[in-house]
Amino acid sequence: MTFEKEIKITEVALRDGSHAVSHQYTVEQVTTIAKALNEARIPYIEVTHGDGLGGSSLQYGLSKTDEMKLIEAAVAVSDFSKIAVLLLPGIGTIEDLKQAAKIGAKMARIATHVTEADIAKQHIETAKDLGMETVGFLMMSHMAPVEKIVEQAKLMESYGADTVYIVDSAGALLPDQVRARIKAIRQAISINVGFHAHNNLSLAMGNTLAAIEEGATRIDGSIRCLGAGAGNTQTEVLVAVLDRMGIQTGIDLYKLMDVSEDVVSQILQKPQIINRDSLTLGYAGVYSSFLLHAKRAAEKFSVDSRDILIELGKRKIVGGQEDMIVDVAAELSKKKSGSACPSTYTT
Ligand SMILES: C[C@H](O)CC(=O)C(=O)O
Ligand SMILES: [Mn+2]
Repeated sequence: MTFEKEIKITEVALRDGSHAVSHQYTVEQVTTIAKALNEARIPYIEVTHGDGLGGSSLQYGLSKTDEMKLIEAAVAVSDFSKIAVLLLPGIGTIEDLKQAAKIGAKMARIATHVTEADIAKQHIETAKDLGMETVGFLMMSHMAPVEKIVEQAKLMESYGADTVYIVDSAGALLPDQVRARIKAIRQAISINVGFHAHNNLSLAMGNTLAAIEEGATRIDGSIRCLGAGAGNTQTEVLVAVLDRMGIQTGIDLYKLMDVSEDVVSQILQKPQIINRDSLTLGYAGVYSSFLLHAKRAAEKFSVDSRDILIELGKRKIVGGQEDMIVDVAAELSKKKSGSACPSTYTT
C-alpha cells in the first residue's frame, strides 16, 4: 500500500487519559506533558475532564484541578500544537465552550451518542462562530447500523463540522465493522473523516489502520495508551507503525517515546492493560466510563461486575443513563439471593 495523504493525530492522553488517572491531573503534569507533545509536533492536544467540559461532578468524578486552568497551562506551552476541547451537550454548556475559546482552545469536538447528532447543532454552530475548527464526535458507533451513522454524519456536516469522527467508545468494533462505517461516511460526506479507538478487545491499532485504509485522515492516539477502559491507540506506537508504512505524520518519534517513558509512565497509577474489566467492556459493548460505576455497584450489591456490564450491553444503556447501573445491580442481586439489599445491610 502507498499512501500520499496526510494523517493528523489528536493526542487524547490529557482528556481520555484523565479517566485513567481518576481526573487528578495537576497544572504541573499538564504543562510538562503538553510541552513535550508540542516539541514532538503533535498537531492537536485535547485537554479537559475525561467526560469533556463540565464533566467534573460526583457522577463522572471530580477533577483535582479546574479544567480551564489545565487548558490555559497547555495553551501557554504550545506554539505548534493546537489545543482541543471535548464537549458533550448537556454535560458541558455553550458558556464553557466560549470560555475555552477565550483562553486559547482552537478546536472543539462536540460529542453525542451515535444516534443523537441533532443535539450538537447549536454547539457546532457556536464553535464555528467562535472561529474554532470543529469536529462532530459520534460516540458508541458500534450501536448503530451503517445507514443510521451516515444520516447522523450528514447532520453534523450540515451544522458546519469540519470533521466527523467514528468513535469506538466501548472498544467493541471489529475491523470489518470499522471499514464499513468509515467507507460509508467517506462516500457520503465531503469533510474529513476521523476515528477514535479503544483497546478493550486489543483491536485499537488494527481498527485504526483499517480506518486509515478506508480514508480516515484524522486519528486519535493516546500516549502510553492512557484512556478509559484499556485505553486508546498508543500514539507513539502508531507513529512508528505509520512511518514503517510510509505514511508521514510530521511527529518526532524519539521525543514521543521519551515523554511516554520518562514522564507519562511516572504518573500512571497502574499500567494500562487489558484485564478482565476492560475486556468485559469491549465484549459487552458498553461505554468505557461505566466501569467504575459498575464496580462500585457490584461491591455494594455483592454481584459480579461482569454480569452488570453484560446486562447493560444487552439493554443498550448509553452515557447519561448511569443511574441504570445501580438498578441492574439491584436486580441481579435480587435474582441471586431473593433480596436487593446492598451488601452493607446484609449479614
Ligand atoms: C466522553 C467520552 O469519554 C468520549 C470518548 O472518548 C469516547 O466515547 O470514547
Ligand atoms: Mn474515548
